Amino acid sequence: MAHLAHQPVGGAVDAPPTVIPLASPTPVLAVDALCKRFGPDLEVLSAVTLSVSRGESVAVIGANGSGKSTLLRCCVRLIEPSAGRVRILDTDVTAARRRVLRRVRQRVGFVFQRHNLVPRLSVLSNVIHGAMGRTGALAWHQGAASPAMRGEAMHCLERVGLAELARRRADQLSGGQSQRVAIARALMQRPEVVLADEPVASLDPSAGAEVMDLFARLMRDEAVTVVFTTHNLEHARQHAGRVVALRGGRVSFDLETARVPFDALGDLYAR
Ligand SMILES: Nc1ncnc2c1ncn2[C@@H]1O[C@H](COP(=O)(O)OP(=O)(O)OP(=O)(O)O)[C@@H](O)[C@H]1O
Repeated sequence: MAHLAHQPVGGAVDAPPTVIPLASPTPVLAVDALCKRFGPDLEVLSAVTLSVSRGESVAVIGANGSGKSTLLRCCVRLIEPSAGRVRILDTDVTAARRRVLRRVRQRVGFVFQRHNLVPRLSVLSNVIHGAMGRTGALAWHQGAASPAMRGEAMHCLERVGLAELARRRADQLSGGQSQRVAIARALMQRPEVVLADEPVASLDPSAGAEVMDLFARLMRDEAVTVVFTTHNLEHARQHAGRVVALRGGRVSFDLETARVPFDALGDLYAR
């Protein structure tokens, strides 16, 4: 947390300065007592509270079914929360009407583990799609996009090392290539926040590590706030400043990464 050195009033000249903590900055993402029930009997999220500051990278971990994906989806109401509040940037997402919700979603990038791309379109069109929120649907198709837009999309592809595949159809890519294109598309959106749901889960360990490195580096370069879910504790250790663990839909812990007992997380994954 930032601190403000404050000169004592009327104190001894040599007295150490009093340190007054500055109020913490407004969070980019604030989740407050979020609950999600599917039907009367299945409570998937129970009073989840979480706050993410600008530029933070937060990993959400937890066993299968602990509610990680539901949490990310509830944050932007891809799934409607049952109770609680979510605030993203300056918007109360839970109270937002459709138009306001659409506007805030334009500032939030998503990277999912699969089915990220429109299969029959070219790689370049898929990346251009990332800008749709800013430019409107017309610019989506490669043919209708302005030269500036195409140039920006090519630049995003260069950044993920795939410029040479710009014209290839998205359904002709490997899993690793698809995830790189998904990252390029997220960059094209120029998001302030990225929610990534197991962004490399479908990749083999080596490709997964490589794509995760790339993802984390590019997000850092752009100072994007990132929340990602993962089963790979090494990815959490390497790429998150903070780790939030879910167990049975509740926050089990929320710790700076350096304080997470990675070697003793058996309970978190116990059935
Ligand atoms: N649309 C739905 N209807 C009913 N139950 C659902 C729905 N979506 C998710 N669930 C249930 O909610 C629980 C949490 O699912 P969720 O996908 O959020 O978990 P997760 O932690 O992301 O799991 P994983 O690590 O396997 O991806 C699971 O029991 C799941 O079956």
